[in-house]
Amino acid sequence: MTTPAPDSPGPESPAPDSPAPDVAARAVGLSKIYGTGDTRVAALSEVSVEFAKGEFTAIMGPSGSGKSTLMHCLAGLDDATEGAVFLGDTDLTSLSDKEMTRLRRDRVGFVFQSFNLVPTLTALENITLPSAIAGRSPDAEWLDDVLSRLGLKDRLDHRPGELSGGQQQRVACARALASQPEIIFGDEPTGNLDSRSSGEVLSILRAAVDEFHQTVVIVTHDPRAAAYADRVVFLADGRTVDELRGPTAESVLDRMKQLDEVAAATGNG
Ligand SMILES: Nc1ncnc2c1ncn2[C@@H]1O[C@H](COP(=O)(O)OP(=O)(O)OP(=O)(O)O)[C@@H](O)[C@H]1O
Repeated sequence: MTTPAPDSPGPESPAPDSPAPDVAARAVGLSKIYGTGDTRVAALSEVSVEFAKGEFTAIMGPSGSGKSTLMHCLAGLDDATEGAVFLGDTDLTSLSDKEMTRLRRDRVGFVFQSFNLVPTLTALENITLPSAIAGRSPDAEWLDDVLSRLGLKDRLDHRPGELSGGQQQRVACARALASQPEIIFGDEPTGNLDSRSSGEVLSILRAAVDEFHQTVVIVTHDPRAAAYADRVVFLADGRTVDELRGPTAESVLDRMKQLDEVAAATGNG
């Protein structure tokens, strides 16, 4: 075995500003402060975390721990107070508003709890809208597969107001998946859904990772939803405090209890 020269970093120690090729997104020393003086809230405190390509990660933590803030910063929907966010090798802090808009459109898919569908468009028009804006059409075979798996094929001509909450969320999910973006962010994507619709949404996100090597990051409060992920990252008080690989609903629940006990013992609960 050859020992690398002391000044050659080697593949396992990349320079801090050049992400490994298998990293889809990462936060480096990310802090987000809301307000000032008495109303100052540190929503994130020096969070550094990486999300590997082709992995499904769930972000969990108590209410107010910074999950949505972290996700919004990672997705380029919110600016951090300090630190950097990279999508692949693109430093989001270096982008102009126009470049950021293009990056969100071309490289990122979003599934939010509040659906964000356009009420005047049909389900199919909503699903293909981001691709249409980008001047592309989704891969027909992939789109067909997504629509079948999500049980949407007989609802494509309906407007959001004519669909149930579960169906609307499945439309939002199909919209995020249609253009096969580099990374899909979901902020409580199953938050408003019954267990059947939740299962459908989570299964398709899982399939996007397993079959199409996409990267998925979701925020969830639900240990059963987190169990679909490869990895769970736990936040508390704006910091990453723990992580779990190969989670099951039981192991996630156990870890959440342990973290609650630590928080209670240290007066942070
Ligand atoms: N726009 C804002 N202005 C001021 N404070 C904010 C704002 N958005 C979030 N916060 C605060 O930042 C902290 C983190 O909020 P965030 O929504 O990221 O937490 P969360 O873990 O996603 O919570 P939940 O699980 O309840 O959705 C909270 O204390 C919250 O009150």
